[in-house]
Amino acid sequence: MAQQSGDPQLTIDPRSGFCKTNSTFYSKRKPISLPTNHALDLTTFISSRPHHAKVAFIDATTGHQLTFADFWRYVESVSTCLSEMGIRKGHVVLLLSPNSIFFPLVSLSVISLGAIITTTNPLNTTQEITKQISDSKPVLAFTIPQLLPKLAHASSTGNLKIVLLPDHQNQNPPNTNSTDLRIIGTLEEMMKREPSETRVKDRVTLDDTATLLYSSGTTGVSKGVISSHGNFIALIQNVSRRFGKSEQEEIYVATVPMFHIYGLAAFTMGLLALGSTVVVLSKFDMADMLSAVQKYRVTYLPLVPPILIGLVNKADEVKKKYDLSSLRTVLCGGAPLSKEVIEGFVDKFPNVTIMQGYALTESTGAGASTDTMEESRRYGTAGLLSPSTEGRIVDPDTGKSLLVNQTGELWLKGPTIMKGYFSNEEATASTLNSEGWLRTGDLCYIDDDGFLFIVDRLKELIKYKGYQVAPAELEALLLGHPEIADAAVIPFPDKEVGQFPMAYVVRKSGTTISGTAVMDFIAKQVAPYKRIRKLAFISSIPKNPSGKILRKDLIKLATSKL
Ligand SMILES: CC(C)(COP(=O)(O)OP(=O)(O)OC[C@H]1O[C@@H](n2cnc3c(N)ncnc32)[C@H](O)[C@@H]1OP(=O)(O)O)[C@@H](O)C(=O)NCCC(=O)NCCSC(=O)/C=C/c1ccc(O)cc1
Repeated sequence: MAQQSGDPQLTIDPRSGFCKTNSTFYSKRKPISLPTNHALDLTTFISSRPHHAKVAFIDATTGHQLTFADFWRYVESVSTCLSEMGIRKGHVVLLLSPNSIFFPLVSLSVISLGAIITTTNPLNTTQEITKQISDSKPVLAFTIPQLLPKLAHASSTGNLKIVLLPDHQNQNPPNTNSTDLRIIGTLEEMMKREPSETRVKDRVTLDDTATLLYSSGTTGVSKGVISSHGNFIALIQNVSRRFGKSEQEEIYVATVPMFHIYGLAAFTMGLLALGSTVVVLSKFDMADMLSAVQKYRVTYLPLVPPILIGLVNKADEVKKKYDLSSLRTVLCGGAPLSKEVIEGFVDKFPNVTIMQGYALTESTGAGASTDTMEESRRYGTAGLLSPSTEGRIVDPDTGKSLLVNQTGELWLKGPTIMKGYFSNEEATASTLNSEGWLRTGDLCYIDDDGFLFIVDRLKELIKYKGYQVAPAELEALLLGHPEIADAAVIPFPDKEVGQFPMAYVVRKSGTTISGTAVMDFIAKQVAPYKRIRKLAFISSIPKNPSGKILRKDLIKLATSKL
């Protein structure tokens, strides 16, 4: 292994990557190179990557294709229009859309101007979207006609301007009173605009913000993660190394959402830089995904555990019905994968290599990965630290850095680590220290060979189908019910979905509200994936002397009968 600490005085154990002097684990992967020119934006970086590929995106439903040449011409046209609309460096633009071939186009056009993209899940309720809008303060939103009602409030009362995206899937938009909405154009019109070389171009540097993706981090409610142009360029270098090994051109299916870091980094940036073709599905549907693999001779499937579990469970039926012979690799990220599922997949699909990734929004999609079948067979591992990434294992009680094979909180440092949380100095200070170390909230160890193992979660987070659910958000909503005195929300384990939210509720004395009524009360206010799916009444919520909920005690109580 190369000496990667940058300090020749430091001796790194080549097997584990661990340096005793500073208790730091150094990545065993070859370091990535980063641009020396500070005045570089992410869009220019991606568009200047050399490759000879032709088709960048295919809409799996309509067959509509965008070549690389079309794509970059449209980016120029849309950027010209945005510039004429007054969009400048530092402005925030909201993108509320399911996956589409236009998602990368909007993202990279906005980012090229030094403006900032914020995304949100189309399943979010109007209330949740309005909250994100009041935090991130976008000056413009892109959305499909079907989702207009979710922006009606922000547009009519907050003057949010809207550009409509084409929605070839749904030809019947909902009946929204469009006079209340400030719709200022359509993407299709913008794509026809002649690009102008003389448009206003602010100087964009690697340190400027590119995206504000929302994550609950280690505690509390959703916060805007500030990722810079430099963070994403480092990630693309990482992706290029990892995915660019193949001699053959790869064809990917995009079914995981582009509004999260996983899909955004892969489908709107990394694979575009590599010259791969991405077949886009607007939402996940097993049959549509498998038909797309067969029809477009897809070679590579980036997935999350629930989809992989579905594939393993229905393997015999699936293999009979679809020709999946083109498929060579499956990547699984977003949540842990059990040994049982990996073994099941290897058994049912012996010709497909399975790779895993571990990352956070706060680390702009880097962290650890397995890059070969051999590495993936080290069951339970999340892989080796990403290139140019350093790790520390820290005792959460004493703050002391630990050694090889010792379990503590994983801290990460490197070129993909976020700049902080938007307008939230307190959350930033408790997550990022002054030396640039990010507290992941994951309890881990790194073994003698440098492989990372995630043992548990210190952070207050529920992962439902790879989506984050913040207990604090659901607890605040529960406490808003007039008949609830106190509440705590915990993750409840489930084989298919990973975990789902379970609530412990203390009724106010003299009240009789039912569990179903409480669950309905929450369901009306949140996206379906955040719904409370199990509930128990309790006389009091266990707390420590400073009032912090003792979640581990509640998890023990809830799972003791399993
Ligand atoms: C494809 C999934 C796994 C399943 O889809 P689904 O089953 O159709 O359900 P949905 O999640 O779309 O919808 C949730 C619920 O809403 C329901 N729903 C739907 N639309 C409606 C409706 N219009 N009305 C009412 N109900 C509805 C839907 O039926 C469903 O209900 P339920 O069956 O009760 O859960 C979907 O959940 C999904 O895409 N999850 C992935 C999330 C994800 O990308 N996470 C990554 C986060 S970032 C990260 O961790 C980084 C990872 C990473 C890893 C590796 C790397 O190298 C780098 C990075």
